[in-house]
Formats: sequence, structure tokens, C-alpha cells
Amino acid sequence: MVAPGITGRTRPTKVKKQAGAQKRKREDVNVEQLDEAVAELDLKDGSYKDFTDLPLSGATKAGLKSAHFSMMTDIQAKAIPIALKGHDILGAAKTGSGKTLAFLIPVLENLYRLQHIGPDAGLGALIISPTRELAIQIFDILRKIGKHGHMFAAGLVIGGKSLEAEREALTRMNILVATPGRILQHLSQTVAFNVDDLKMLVLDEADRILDMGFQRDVDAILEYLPKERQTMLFSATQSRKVSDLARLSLHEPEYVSVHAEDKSATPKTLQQNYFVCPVEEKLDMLWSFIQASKKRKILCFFSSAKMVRFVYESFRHMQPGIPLLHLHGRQKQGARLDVTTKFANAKFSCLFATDVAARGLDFPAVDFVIQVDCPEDVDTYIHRVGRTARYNREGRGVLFLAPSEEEGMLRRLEAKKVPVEIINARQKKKQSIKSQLVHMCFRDPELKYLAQKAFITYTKSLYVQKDKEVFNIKNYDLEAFAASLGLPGAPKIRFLKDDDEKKRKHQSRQELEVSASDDEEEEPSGKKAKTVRTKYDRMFERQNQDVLADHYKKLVQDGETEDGSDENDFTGDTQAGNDEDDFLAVKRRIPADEEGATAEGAEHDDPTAPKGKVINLAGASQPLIVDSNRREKLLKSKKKLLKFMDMGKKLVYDDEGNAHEIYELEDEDGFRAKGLPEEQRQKFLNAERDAVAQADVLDKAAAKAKRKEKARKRKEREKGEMDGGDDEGGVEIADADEDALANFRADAAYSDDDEDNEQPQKQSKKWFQSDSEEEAAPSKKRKKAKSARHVEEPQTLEDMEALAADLLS
Ligand SMILES: Nc1ncnc2c1ncn2[C@@H]1O[C@H](COP(=O)(O)OP(=O)(O)OP(=O)(O)O)[C@@H](O)[C@H]1O
Repeated sequence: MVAPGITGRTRPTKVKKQAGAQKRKREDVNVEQLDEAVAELDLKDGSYKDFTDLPLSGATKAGLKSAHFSMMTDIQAKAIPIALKGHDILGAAKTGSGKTLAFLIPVLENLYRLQHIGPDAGLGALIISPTRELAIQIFDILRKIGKHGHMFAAGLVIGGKSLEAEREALTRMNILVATPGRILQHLSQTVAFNVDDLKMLVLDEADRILDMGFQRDVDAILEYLPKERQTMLFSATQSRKVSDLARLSLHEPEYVSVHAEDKSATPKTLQQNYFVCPVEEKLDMLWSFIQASKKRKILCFFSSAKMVRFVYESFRHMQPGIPLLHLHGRQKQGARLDVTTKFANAKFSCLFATDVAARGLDFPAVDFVIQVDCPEDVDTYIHRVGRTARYNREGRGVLFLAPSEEEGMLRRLEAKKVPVEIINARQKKKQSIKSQLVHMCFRDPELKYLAQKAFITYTKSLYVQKDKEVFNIKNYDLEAFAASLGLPGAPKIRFLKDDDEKKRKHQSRQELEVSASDDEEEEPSGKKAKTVRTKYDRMFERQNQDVLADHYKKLVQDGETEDGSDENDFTGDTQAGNDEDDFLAVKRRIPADEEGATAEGAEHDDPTAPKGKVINLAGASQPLIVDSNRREKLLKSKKKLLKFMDMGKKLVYDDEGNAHEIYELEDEDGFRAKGLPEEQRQKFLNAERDAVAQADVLDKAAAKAKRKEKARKRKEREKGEMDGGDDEGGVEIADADEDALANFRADAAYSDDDEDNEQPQKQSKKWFQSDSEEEAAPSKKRKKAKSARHVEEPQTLEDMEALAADLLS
């Protein structure tokens, strides 16, 4: 909450009082003069070009001058005179055409002329914006032009602070910039907040504020406001819906539009292109585009916060060579503000955002707006693309369209006078990042989780789109799309499954039988497997199955995402949605440590929890969860179960049959009687060493006998061969091979007696191994083998140990 124009210090001296009275008198004269000048304004006269041509207060003029605003834009020249006269306005003008000043100047001027100033005057003007970012931006401009002599108290009410902190200041404000939800909260909960004397209501991005998402909030807000007031609605996409006008009690509103003058709904300086690209190639395209535009300022739009996060996180890991930022409604307020400021100040940067950044935000000098996910309608397209080419600057917009979206979307753009031209991507410059994404998802469960969520929210956004002619979910290759995000298969989505169920019901019995048998071979998405699954694929599918990201655990516990929001986060960001789990579901397991049910074979009680049995296995450190056939099979195999058991211990049983660890049965005195602990340790080591040495001698003798036996056998065979000549060829070859092996083993002394052992393979380099180490390693191995070969008679204890190790292995 900030009060830009307030100069609240009062010194109760006589001189001061007199000066104050004189000032008020002068202001009264000013106001009178201004009233007269405003009354004389000719609304049909189009000669008002400069702000100085209008009857404005000295304070507003000073503010405009210091902010370097002199010439008015078209919408300002048309709307400000009408608004100064107190008419209701429906204002429509292209993006970046200066609508903000078109309502802020009348707000300051009309309240000034009404002398609606100071803490006792109460709230005079309420400006409502659909997003926090836009509200902040409007407030900043208000501060800029209002701080040169105006005495209003103005505040920002957008949430993110405690209600309590805002409450007290709220009652003293003359102008408020607010988001609908927060101001409604105050209207209904802050007793001292009185709006009975409100003079002006402004809705910026009015079509958005009046649409379904905010309908309830806005209707409730209107209930609190006096009917007698001036109301102004502004947007780049404004419709004259009679129902809205009635809701807002507009009184003979003036429709001020500057679209009609040229033939397009978007700025002339904006170059607009689209290219056709299947969903599964979008990320390759985007990556290639960013690679080719590192010295640019780029804004990319996606349909959901999860998609934004996934693309941001994955691209960041691949180090694109341009600073990346991301913005969506699920971030904390501080982070959102930080991102908008960074992007506003950046020279080269790429911001991934949801439609939270689509409306009103005035980032300077954006070169490209890329609409990676197709906008839900043409109005959204216009607002998104309007983040570039603002106030006569040049800019470019690129729209990615899936083949099935092309025809419908183009028709709709044409109908709304939006000129877009097709372009093709240069195939040579196209880079595929699919394998990198697969690799990253394989290694990082969190990223894989994000990819799954991104897939689900994107699919969901397609499914709930109203315009089925443009968005028909059947027209997208979702399996390929999932693969393009690095996923091994498309996560199961309940609504798609339900659709399949419906279809199934309508199938003939015969068809049903066929498809039922096919189901067993289905891929995760329910689609039939098209390609052969390799061992690697199966391994990949199993990878991370037991790993759940921390934020996922939280999701299971709270039903919320890590930022405290619900999951229904596609498009709007600004409205609360239903819990995603009512609608969608990914097949997943819950971690053992957070599950309360422990009875053997007990089912989870919580209906929202993923299904599965929890088994307490004797000897296992954690309860085991059975949620798949694979796992159930595993639990039936005694051998495999061993890995869940704790390591065995040597125990001694006392007279009562109780088990004890060995040391427990010896008392302290008995232990001390054997000598000092260090001596005992040494004694134990010596005894062990002697035992090893003895065993070595025996082993060596056994090995020598074995060698001798082999040599004897060989000699016998050779002798037989010399005597008997050629027998059957097949036998000869087998024997010769066996001989070669025997010879090799004899040469290598005791190095290897295991006939099943494979030839040593080159080992892959470990992550901690440097190149030089790797090169040195084989020579070390050679040395070791060599030394093993020459150790015929062990000379030292070390020799004997080395020899014993070789024999034992
Ligand atoms: N009279 C003016 N002279 C110079 N610059 C101006 C003037 N009016 C507005 N601008 C600048 O033009 C840019 C766009 O203005 P603004 O944000 O008000 O556009 P808008 O019409 O509200 O756009 P959107 O529809 O996207 O919300 C801003 O950077 C603003 O500073």
C-alpha cells in the first residue's frame, strides 16, 4: 500500500493555517475554471493532439511532463475528453496503444475537480485489473503521473500480504488499484471499508474481468458499489454485450473505438506468422528457434503452468546460451514480481509464461512473441501477440499450429481481421532434443514427474477447450507428444479412459472380445503398442517407479502443489479450479513411509490414495506395497525377498532359549582377564593371518596338483593322438579348443580357474575417473596380471594374501 501524492504533515501554527486556507481558495478557483473548460470541450472536434490542449490540473500536467508524455495517442485523444465530462465509456483500442493513461488521467482529474481528496473523503475511484502484475503496472503509472502535486492517497490491493496489514490503510485511500478476489475479500470482511461515496469504477481488460472466470466476484463487488458513479471499461478486445452493460448499470455509455480506422485488429508494426508443426515436434522447434535467436528478447506462451515449468527446467539444463525466465500464476508473489522486473530490464532473454502475462503487461522492446500452445481463441491471440510491437515499435509474432488446428484457427483469425502469414522452418537448422529429454527424464525423477504433469495439463487443456472445431483431442498423437517430452509412455488420463469406456459400451460383443484380448498388450496410454519394446524401454519404464518427488508427496498429502495451489492450472492462472484428481489420474504408487495402513494385506482407506496393498513383512525394515503384478510376483519369490531382509547376525542362545549377541554373554571382568583390548585385537588379527597363511599353503598345493593333473592329461591325449591318428573332425575341434583354454590358464598361473568366465571387457569410464586415470588403469591391470603370473612361490605374507585372494575369487 502506497500513498503517492500524500503530503500528510501538518504544523498547527497560525501561519500554516493561513497558508493552507489560501491554497484551498486558489484550488477552488482552479477547479471552477477547470469545470468551465471541461464543459466547453467539443467532443466532435478532433483537434486535441497534445495533453496541453486539454483542461488538466497543473499537478497532472507536471506529472505527464516529467514522464515525457506530450502527444496523445488516438485512444487518449478520443476517450479523455469524454471521460472528463463524466460519461461512461466502453473503450477499445489495439494493444500497446496507451489505454492506461486514457483512464488514469480522467480518474485523477475528475476526483480532483470533485475535491474528493484526503483520508475523510473515502474511496473515490476503484480500478480493477485481472492480474496482479497488471495491477502493479497500473499503480506504477498512477504514481508516476500523480506524484507532482496531487494530494490523493492511492493504494494497491492484490493479495500477497496479510489482510490485517492492508485493512487499516485501506480505509484512508482515495484511489485503489485491485484484483477482483482481493478487493471482494475486503469489501466483505473489512468493516470500516466504506465505498458508499465511490465516484468512478474502471475495469481494465474489461472483457476478461466480465467473463465467466470472474463473474461471481465481479457481481458480488458490484453489489457493494453505489449505482450512481462513472464507469469505464477498457480492453483491446471489447464487445458490447448488452448483458454486461446491464450488470454494470452503465448509463448511456460512449463507445470509443480506434480499431475501425485501419483494417486490422493488431498493430501495423507487428509482423505475424504461423507455422504448422505437430505437437510432438513443438519442443524441437522451440529449442531450434531459441538457438537461432540468442541475441533477442523472446516471450513464449504455453497453456499451463506445468508446461511452463517443464520447458523451463529442461531447457535450462541444456544450457541454451540465453537467460531463461518463467512466469505463471502458481509462483509466489515475490518471485513473479522478480521475474517481471528481470524480463522488463533484460536486453536478451527468453521468458516462458502462461496467459498470466498475456494481458496488459508492458515489457519494453520484446522482439518475438511465440505462441507455442495454440491460444484458446482469437482474443487471447491478440493479447498475447500484443506484448510486442507496442507504441509504434516493431515486433514479430509466431504462432505454432498443429495440423488439425490450422484450418479452424486461420478462419477465426481472418474473421477478426488478424493478418497472419505462413512460414516454414528451415529443416537444416532444426535440432532434435528428444533424446536429451529422454535422458534427463531417465536420470531425474523430478523432471520426469514434471513432464508427466505437463502432459496431463496440456491434454486436459485440449479436452476442455470450448472450440471443438479447432481443438479435437482425437486429432493429436498423444503418445508421440509424451515421447517428445522424454516420457516412456503417455500417462493414463481418466477422461480419455472414460471416453474409451463409452465407446466400448457401444461396441458389438464380437468386437469387444477381440479388443479385450488386445488390452493386455496395451501401452500405458491405452493405445496399442506400435513398436517393439526393448529391454532398455522396459528398464526405463521401471526406473523411478519407487521414487517420488518431495512435492509429489506433498501433493498426495495435501491435495496441493508445492506452491500451495490446486492442480487445475491450465490457461487462466487467476481462477481457482477443481481438484485435478477428481478428473485426471496418473497411475502411481505412494511411498511406504507416509502410509498409515500397516495390517497385512490391508487396503488403503483413503479413497483419494492410489490403490495398493500394504504388507508388513517379517524382517523387512519397511512395509511393502503391492500395486502391480510385477511387484506381487516379486514378493512371492523367496530369493528375491532376501534383498528386503536385514543382514543376518550370529547369535548365541542362553539356558532359557533367549538369543544373544556373542559379546553380551561375556562379562566385563572375563573380558579384562584376557588382557588389554589392543593386545586382544592384535592377537585376533595374528590368529586370522596364520589361518589364512595355512589355508594358502593348502590351496597352493591343491592348485599345483590340479596343474600337474592337467598337464598329465594333456600329455596323455597328445600321445593318444600321435598313436591313433585322425578320428572324427568334430571331436578334434572341440578338444583343440579345450586345449587352447587349458594352455592359457596354465600360463596365467592361478589367475583363473573358472571356465565359465567371459573374456575381460573394457570397462566404461566412471564419472569420477579422469582420462589419465582411465588410461593408467589398463596398464595397472596388466601389471597385476603380470605380477600374478610370476609369483610362483610366495615370498612374503602379502604375496600369500594376494595369491589367496586370486584363488578365492
Ligand atoms: N501519449 C503517449 N506518449 C508516449 N508513450 C505513450 C503514450 N501513451 C502510452 N505510451 C506508452 O505506450 C506503451 C503502451 O501503453 P499501455 O500499456 O497503456 O497500452 P495498452 O493500450 O493498455 O496496451 P494493452 O492493450 O496491451 O494493455 C507504454 O509503454 C506507454 O508508456
